Amino acid sequence: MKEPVNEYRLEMSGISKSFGVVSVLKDVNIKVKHGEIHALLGENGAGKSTLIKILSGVHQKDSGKVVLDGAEINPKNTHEGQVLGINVVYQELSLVKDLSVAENIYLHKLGASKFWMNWKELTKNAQELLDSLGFKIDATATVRDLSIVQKQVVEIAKAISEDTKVLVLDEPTTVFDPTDIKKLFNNLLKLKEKGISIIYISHHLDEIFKIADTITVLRDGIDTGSVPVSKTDKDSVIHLMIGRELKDLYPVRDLKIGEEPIFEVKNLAGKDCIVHDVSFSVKAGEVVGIAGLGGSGRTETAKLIFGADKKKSGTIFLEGEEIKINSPVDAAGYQIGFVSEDRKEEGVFLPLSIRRNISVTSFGSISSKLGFINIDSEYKKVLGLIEKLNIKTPSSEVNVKNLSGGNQQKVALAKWLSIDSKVIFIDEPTRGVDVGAKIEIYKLINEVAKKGVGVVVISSDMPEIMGISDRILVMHEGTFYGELQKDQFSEENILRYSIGEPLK
Ligand SMILES: Nc1ncnc2c1ncn2[C@@H]1O[C@H](COP(=O)(O)OP(=O)(O)OP(=O)(O)O)[C@@H](O)[C@H]1O
Repeated sequence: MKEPVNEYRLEMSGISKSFGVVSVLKDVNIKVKHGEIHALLGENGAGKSTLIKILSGVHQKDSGKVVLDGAEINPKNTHEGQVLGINVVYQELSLVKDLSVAENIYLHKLGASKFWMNWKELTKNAQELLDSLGFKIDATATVRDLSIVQKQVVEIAKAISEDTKVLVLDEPTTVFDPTDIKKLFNNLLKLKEKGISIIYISHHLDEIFKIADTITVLRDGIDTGSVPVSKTDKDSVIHLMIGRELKDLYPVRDLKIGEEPIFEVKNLAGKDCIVHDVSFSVKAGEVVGIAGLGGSGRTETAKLIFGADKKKSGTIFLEGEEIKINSPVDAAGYQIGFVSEDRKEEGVFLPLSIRRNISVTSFGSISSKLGFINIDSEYKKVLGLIEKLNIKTPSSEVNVKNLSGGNQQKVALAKWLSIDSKVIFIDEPTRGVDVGAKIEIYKLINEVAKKGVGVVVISSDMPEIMGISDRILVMHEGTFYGELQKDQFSEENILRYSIGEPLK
């Protein structure tokens, strides 16, 4: 790395921003050195994404100054930001599904001149870039056909270019399993060596303490200062983020689990996916975890059961009776719920208010016998959930699209956890959610199980799946490779089964 002229690559000082009457950032200061990995932390809605959107040109600041390599910058849009060397990988994926991987990687860098480009050459470059990142992705594949992990890698590849000065990663690992995270971290270390400054937003403190050099915590739009990772610890950071100590992350599982399975699947196989020979059962009040590496078939299994994807074979039993599920509507009719991992696309109605989103799934419990919505019950229920999950919003009437990413996740979960289900599948329950809200979500899952619901949780977060499950089924190459009882829970055992190895 060449000796830089300025000590800091990036200096943002006195940044303030309001949306209408809501003041989101108040005099925020952050300085990022050359080749530094700088973690930006804070609760859902603290203002992290807004700060990044000001840096990259999506939003305009109300006041303050942004200095890049000694010169003041004021990008008016993301293109101007990119030209200046600021590239952001956002939580929500922004790929064009019907274009190829290579086109997605290079299109935004080329503007409108797509048809004049040497695509053969660019596809070759894209393949080299993807190969150098260590993930197996075909540059000629159509983005629509990629897994969510592969899409995330394409987003990252898109953001890395020769001219990147500041790379911002907003929750980059939420869809990654431990092996993918390792690969990502190796890539970040290489970028760091090249002098690229990285701003890393994450709710996974373990990751921060592994990879970051410096931490800045935002709390309600105010920065609490920056501190080197070597001079702090997780408890202090959590305290800075949420203003209190956290004692028990996971609730005590002292519930009565039913004797007989409430839900059973036999010999399930997918028509168009790798899932085969999947058999398992869930008892009333039981929380069953499904672990496995990305691409092992966890989400596909849930989608097959829920009728969202086509089955090749398989029999499903609910309370001992065989049932036929050919579509999500059939599943809902049997009171089988599914909280998708892709909550932006499948979990919430972005243009509708928080109240409408939550009440749309619980009409039964808030409407009168004649079918009219009881406004009082509706408000009570919705406001109760907003408070319980600490959904940061000025009112229940705010459109979900105006909430921060993590708060949108909370709405999606609140929506499903508030309905009466017999069985519920929850895919990645706390993706993008802050540590304080995680506890509330685990409590909600526990309460749902307490009512006698069979809960199936799919999670890549190993401490989480061990913390909330009664037993864990581990998938490998489309089928369950092994089952772990509570006394066998360990990251090593999950990983061993995930890669198709027996336990030691
Ligand atoms: N376009 C907008 N209009 C109105 N309010 C907005 C808009 N964008 C963001 N906000 C509000 O600004 C606040 C900060 O949101 P931001 O997305 O920056 O939070 P965050 O720290 O990134 O949260 P998360 O961890 O959930 O991603 C939130 O309360 C959000 O509702």
